[in-house]
Amino acid sequence: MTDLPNALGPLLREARARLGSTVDDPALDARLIVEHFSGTTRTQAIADPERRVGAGAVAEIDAALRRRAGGEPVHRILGYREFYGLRLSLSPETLEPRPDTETLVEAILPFVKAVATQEGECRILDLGTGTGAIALALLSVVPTANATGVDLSAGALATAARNAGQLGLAGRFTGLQSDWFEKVSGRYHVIVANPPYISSEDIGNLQDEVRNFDPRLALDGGADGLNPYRTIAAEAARFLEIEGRIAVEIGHTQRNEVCEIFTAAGYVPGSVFRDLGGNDRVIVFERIKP
Ligand SMILES: C[S@@+](CC[C@H](N)C(=O)[O-])C[C@H]1O[C@@H](n2cnc3c(N)ncnc32)[C@H](O)[C@@H]1O
Repeated sequence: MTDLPNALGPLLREARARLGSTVDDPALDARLIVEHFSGTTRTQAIADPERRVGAGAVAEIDAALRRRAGGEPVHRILGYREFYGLRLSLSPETLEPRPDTETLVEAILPFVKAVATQEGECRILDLGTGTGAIALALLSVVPTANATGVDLSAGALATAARNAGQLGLAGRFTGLQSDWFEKVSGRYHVIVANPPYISSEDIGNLQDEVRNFDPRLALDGGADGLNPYRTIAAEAARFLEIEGRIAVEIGHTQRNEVCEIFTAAGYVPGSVFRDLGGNDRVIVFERIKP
């Protein structure tokens, strides 16, 4: 039994009130939960607030609000998150893709488009693909691009494959279970990566919603958070076309260290891109010309 009303407008108000003191943005989370489980839209809530919501949906909304009030991130409850305009399914093995990572898509997109125009294709390697977010966003915009999404987690790859299928991109996306480059073959025009970059000791200081729900494999970058960059920088040359580019997401304080790692491995930083919060977030590298 639930004490939630079953008319859409009052239901939204009550849902918001229930989340009021426990989450950052109760209005948004209440709306996302109510719309998702009732199958209604914002417009319907405004135009027809007396619209009835079925008892089954109200019970699901009730359960979802309890989970949210208990600290579970709203998109984990919904089972999906929007990224670059795409709806991506989540699973326990995948990081929830973040808006900051759209910066990486924007940063490398002009190069992907240019290669696709010039070469008739653009081969992309997405290291640590998770939900497939970065690769699928690029494929959704550039129809002659194709991508291999690498992950150590079989569960993440299953989710990425599902997302590729749901988006009609399965024909151009291949999942590969591999420890970074271990099982990778061939050469790519573009290597993209949003690797785990939190230092092991900082994992405990993350917000509960991150620490308790994003998989540790997606967060932990080793003692100083930089181990994945060292591996990628050291091994990328065998898999990158001579004129290719590497684009990596970074933690907002890691710019200098990551530039040093790639410079020592034979790359030159092209541009550094900031996220919407003004933090350094993405660096694009090319090879030092002989
Ligand atoms: C920060 S998440 C990024 C996920 C996705 N690319 C995104 O931006 O939302 C890092 C990803 O790297 C994967 N990963 C961690 N260690 C790995 C390894 N040694 N080899 C391949 N993938 C790894 C994790 O499973 C996770 O999916």
